[in-house]
Amino acid sequence: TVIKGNPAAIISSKNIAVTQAPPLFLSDDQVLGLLDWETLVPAIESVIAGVDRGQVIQPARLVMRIPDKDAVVLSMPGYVKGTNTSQDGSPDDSLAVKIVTSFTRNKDIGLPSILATVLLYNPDNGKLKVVMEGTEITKWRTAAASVVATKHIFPRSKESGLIVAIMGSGAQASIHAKAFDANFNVKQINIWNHRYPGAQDLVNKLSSEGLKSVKAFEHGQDAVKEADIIVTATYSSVPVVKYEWIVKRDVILMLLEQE
Ligand SMILES: NC(=O)C1=CN([C@@H]2O[C@H](COP(=O)(O)OP(=O)(O)OC[C@H]3O[C@@H](n4cnc5c(N)ncnc54)[C@H](O)[C@@H]3O)[C@@H](O)[C@H]2O)C=CC1
Ligand SMILES: O=C([O-])C1=[NH+]CCC1
Repeated sequence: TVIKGNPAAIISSKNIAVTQAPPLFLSDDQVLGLLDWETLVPAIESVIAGVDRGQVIQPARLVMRIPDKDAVVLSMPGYVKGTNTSQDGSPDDSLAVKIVTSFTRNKDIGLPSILATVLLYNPDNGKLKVVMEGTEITKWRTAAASVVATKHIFPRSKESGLIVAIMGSGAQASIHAKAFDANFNVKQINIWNHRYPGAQDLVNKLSSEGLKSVKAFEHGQDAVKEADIIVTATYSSVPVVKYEWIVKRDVILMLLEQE
């Protein structure tokens, strides 16, 4: 019943009957059902602190390029030594490999550019426990890391009335808007995209999902002018923000990488 009924219990279970069972498969929708900012942000915060404490093994990711397809495949193994003790008394370690594919032409066929799969193993014996689609968790994790960075290194993060500028209108632009709206006291979210209709579409989508004061900008300079927090989330190979556009002198700038 545990296997059928409660994915979260399987993910954390050390119970031998559960871990000897065939791996569980979780779709993106099922993973999405397990995600919320209240759980994810402290989890990411704790793993980042774990890196500092030497509790994380995270080798450089393997990058495989497929130039003919403008594609990249990233392989990312990771091990986190747990700080808590699980119900059966053993430390709550995690062992996983994430594989990300980045196919930038996917937008032409209505698929996300970044797709991911997460393989979760029993950390004591290497037995595969869970295969999960990792596209949603990758999106959320990336935005959660931006939230944690902002919380810890941006002195004004607790202020009210923050203005967030987001450059780009794809998957990361969208999830960053939601993450900052949910985790900070945000007055306005400015969206710029190199194709203006993209910015307008994202504003419409976010507004229909209940975000207030989201505005599309045709010119990047206008979007960042008053911003306290700036996120770049594009595939541009040239900078989309110029230093001289930034008016406030204490802003935080998050650059999502271009592989
Ligand atoms: N989706 C994810 O989970 C993650 C994405 N990233 C990185 O975030 C960045 C954005 O990724 P997604 O939002 O997933 O992609 P996406 O395909 O959903 O959105 C890409 C955005 O970049 C814009 N863009 C494309 N070419 C451009 C150009 N030449 N100049 C200016 N803008 C351009 C598009 O209009 C779109 O707004 C990428 O660098 C990606 O590697 C990083 C970590 C996780
Ligand atoms: O860290 C990550 O998961 C990714 N980095 C670039 C695309 C996905």
